[in-house]
Parts: sequence; structure tokens; C-alpha cells
Amino acid sequence: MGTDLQSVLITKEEIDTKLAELAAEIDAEYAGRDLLIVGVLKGAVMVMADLARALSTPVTMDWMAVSSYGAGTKSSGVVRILKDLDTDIGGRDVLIVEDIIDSGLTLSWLLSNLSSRGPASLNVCTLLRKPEAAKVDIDVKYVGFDIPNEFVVGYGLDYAEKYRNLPFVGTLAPHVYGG
Ligand SMILES: O=P(O)(O)OC[C@H]1O[C@H](OP(=O)(O)OP(=O)(O)O)[C@H](O)[C@@H]1O
Ligand code: HPA
Ligand SMILES: [Mg+2]
Repeated sequence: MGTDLQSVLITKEEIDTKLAELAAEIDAEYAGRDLLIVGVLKGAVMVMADLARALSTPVTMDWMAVSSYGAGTKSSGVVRILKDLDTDIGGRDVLIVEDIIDSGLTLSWLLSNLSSRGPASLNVCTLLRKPEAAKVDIDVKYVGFDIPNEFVVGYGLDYAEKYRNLPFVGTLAPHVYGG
């Protein structure tokens, strides 16, 4: 596992099983429709890649990169677009794919931004969700795992841009934070 990691929270097998379940639900919901899945860079790269391959429904894929900024806090809710969609989503069925909803502020901003472009439908799929997200009024249709309020890495999620390539979701040892 490596000494930087404290524990494995969700194994690769658990992720694979969950993504297969979510893919079956998404297949059922979007059967016969023309679905566009939108990944939020960079965290959602792994979920997008594996979820897309678990789907039977043909989809098109697009990406957005956003950055939240503010005085030191991770997510201020003030978001800047670093890379916009290549696709015009007017009249399209759109599913946003995220790795994690933590404060919910990134997603809340994304939902209002994308809904103003007039999609036929707009839903959200996230692998992970933390309890804080309940404080924000967002409707998340597909949730993989509700997890405790701990900092997690792996499977796309980073700490200072590291650990994204771990095949599982884990928690960090205190010394990594300087503890
Ligand atoms: O619910 P929130 O508190 O807003 O946090 C969740 C967002 O934060 C992370 O992305 P980040 O902005 O760190 O960029 P990254 O995806 O490139 O790691 C994560 O991938 C989500 O997009
Ligand atoms: O727990 C987390 N880990 C990594 N990135 C994150 N972005 C929001 N919450 C997290
Ligand atoms: Mg992200």
C-alpha cells in the first residue's frame, strides 16, 4: 500500500461492482436516448473511463475543467471555467460525472451554469459523496458511496496532485499532512 496511505476505504473490486450497478441504472434510464456524459477534470477521469465502459448505451463524452478560488478554502463556490465544453448542450440529455461531492459548491455552480444552456435533461452521477453536501440544495441522481468526512485520495482524487493513479480510494497517513 505504501507508507503514505493510512487505509483503503473502498477497494478496486468494490468500485468496479458499484460502477456496474450505476451503469445498469443509467442504461435503463437513458435507453433509446442520445446521452452526453460530461466529466469534470481532472478528478473524474477514472470514473468517466470506467463508467463509460460499463455502459451498454452508446454515449458521447465531453469534458469541463473548472477551478474554484477563494481565500484558502478548498471550494469557495466561486468557480472559473478553465476548459469549457466543446459541445452545445441545448436540447441534449446531459449527465455530469464527478469523482466526489464534498462541500457541493463545485457541483452547485456547474448545475446552474449548465442548466442555463437549455439541456433537455441534466443529471449527476458521482462516485463519492461526503455529508457536507447535504447542506447544499442539489439533486444527485446516481451516488456510488456515501463516505465519512475524511480526506480521501486515489481513483482520480489527489492530494497536491499526487495519488490520482491509485486503483482504490484510501485515506492518507497524518505525516503526509505534516502531522
Ligand atoms: O464539492 P466540492 O467541495 O466543491 O469539491 C468537489 C470537487 O473538488 C475536486 O476537484 P478539484 O477542484 O480539487 O480539482 P481536480 O478535479 O482537478 O482535483 C473534486 O474532483 C470535485 O470536482
Ligand atoms: O476528500 C477529498 N480528496 C481529494 N479531493 C477532494 N476534493 C474535495 N474533497 C476531496
Ligand atoms: Mg474535480
